[in-house]
Amino acid sequence: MLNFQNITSERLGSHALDLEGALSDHAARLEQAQGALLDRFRAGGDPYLGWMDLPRGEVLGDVLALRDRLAGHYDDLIVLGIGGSSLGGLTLTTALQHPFHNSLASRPGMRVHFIDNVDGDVIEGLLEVLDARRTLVNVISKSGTTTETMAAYLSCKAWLQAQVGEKYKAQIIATTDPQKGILRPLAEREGYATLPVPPTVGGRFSVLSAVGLLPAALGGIDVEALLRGARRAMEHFERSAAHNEILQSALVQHLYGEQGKNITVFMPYSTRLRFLSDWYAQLWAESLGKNRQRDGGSARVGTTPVKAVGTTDQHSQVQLYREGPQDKLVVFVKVEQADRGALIPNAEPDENEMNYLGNKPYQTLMNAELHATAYALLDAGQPNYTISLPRIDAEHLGELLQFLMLQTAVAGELLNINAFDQPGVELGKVLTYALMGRPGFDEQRAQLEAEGITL
Ligand SMILES: O=P(O)(O)OC[C@H]1O[C@](O)(CO)[C@@H](O)[C@@H]1O
Repeated sequence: MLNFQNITSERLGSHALDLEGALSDHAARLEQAQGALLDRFRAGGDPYLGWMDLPRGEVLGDVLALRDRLAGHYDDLIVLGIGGSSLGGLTLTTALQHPFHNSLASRPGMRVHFIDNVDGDVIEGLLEVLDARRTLVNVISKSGTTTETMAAYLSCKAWLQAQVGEKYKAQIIATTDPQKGILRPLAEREGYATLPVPPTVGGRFSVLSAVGLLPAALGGIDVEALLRGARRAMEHFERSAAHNEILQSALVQHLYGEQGKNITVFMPYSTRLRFLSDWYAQLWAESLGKNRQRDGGSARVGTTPVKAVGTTDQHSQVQLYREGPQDKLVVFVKVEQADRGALIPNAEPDENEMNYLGNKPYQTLMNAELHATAYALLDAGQPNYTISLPRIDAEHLGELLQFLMLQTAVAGELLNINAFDQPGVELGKVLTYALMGRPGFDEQRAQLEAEGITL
């Protein structure tokens, strides 16, 4: 099980939250938030809570069947998607494949490449180095319309067509809404294999749907273990507040937000977990940055997520965290045990200054740095807490992802907002269509032109 530590100490107490006191003051509110989510989920038919059901693995059979049919025939998988349609898979493959998987001579799964931007140099550059006969493309878009993803799809399809002719149809898999959008009918017309994104699962909550599971499975990851871990988080979420670390950590986040800690720094101490920070930043920002309350009131809420990775960002951002504005809550992720248990070698006799490192596990140094930074920040009035995971494997990562999604959902309840929509991103999308000349957006185009905004 994951372990959540709200770091407190007698001496630093003024900057740390008294969790027990806070829990007794807010238990009713927390249990109401928990009850609201569980009741809506159990009643079924909620338009947003499909992600709570994903750990049951309804789509697992289809994902594994596709993997078994394709494995061995292809070396590379290109994933086309953006935001929630990319970051989950990227997090899983970066954390769970060999750290240099793509350079291995013999690999347990495909090399997975993520195209999540409209950077033509990167797209063309990737296609230049891959063998089209041995490459699959998984185009992922819940809405089935996202501009960035559609542009990359057009490039990959044209490339495959040019290189392998009609066989391209067997090399594209579309993951999208069962009905909505342009990708679904297009995929059916072309005869691509398809997988669903359930309409009740938002992009940033979709990592354990086919969106994340297929790239992970093709990359050789144990996706059943991922779901097993996520089910453990779901079981944990049923506990009372006094024994429920998801509720407790959501409360800590919420109370510090109320105290003006407007920035949430998310900082796993692990290179393998570096994209977890990106995934979390979208989850937190799109879910909680809102200006409409559930009861119809308006108030701008949400704390700004900052992506960081330890120890690297100790040497880049920690100066600001210690001496800059006291407006941050730092969330550390600690890994108890490294897979390889690598040791730092002993120093040579003339390297006395480094003797203190000799024969110690790298993970010991990593965690010493985490503890030292946590203490140094608290000492400077910057509160923080740590989520520990025993090791980075599929089961614990699945548990951590579901833990963070549940925590975010509870945070949304405490803020009295809808954590599952993202109306704030729409205008930018519409105006891009207008600038790019998409039919039906002439009015917006004229509006932009009147403001002097043209291409
Ligand atoms: O999966 P889609 O529909 O292509 O959307 C990609 C991303 O774009 C957003 O809608 C916001 O721009 C995200 O919520 C989503 O994860």
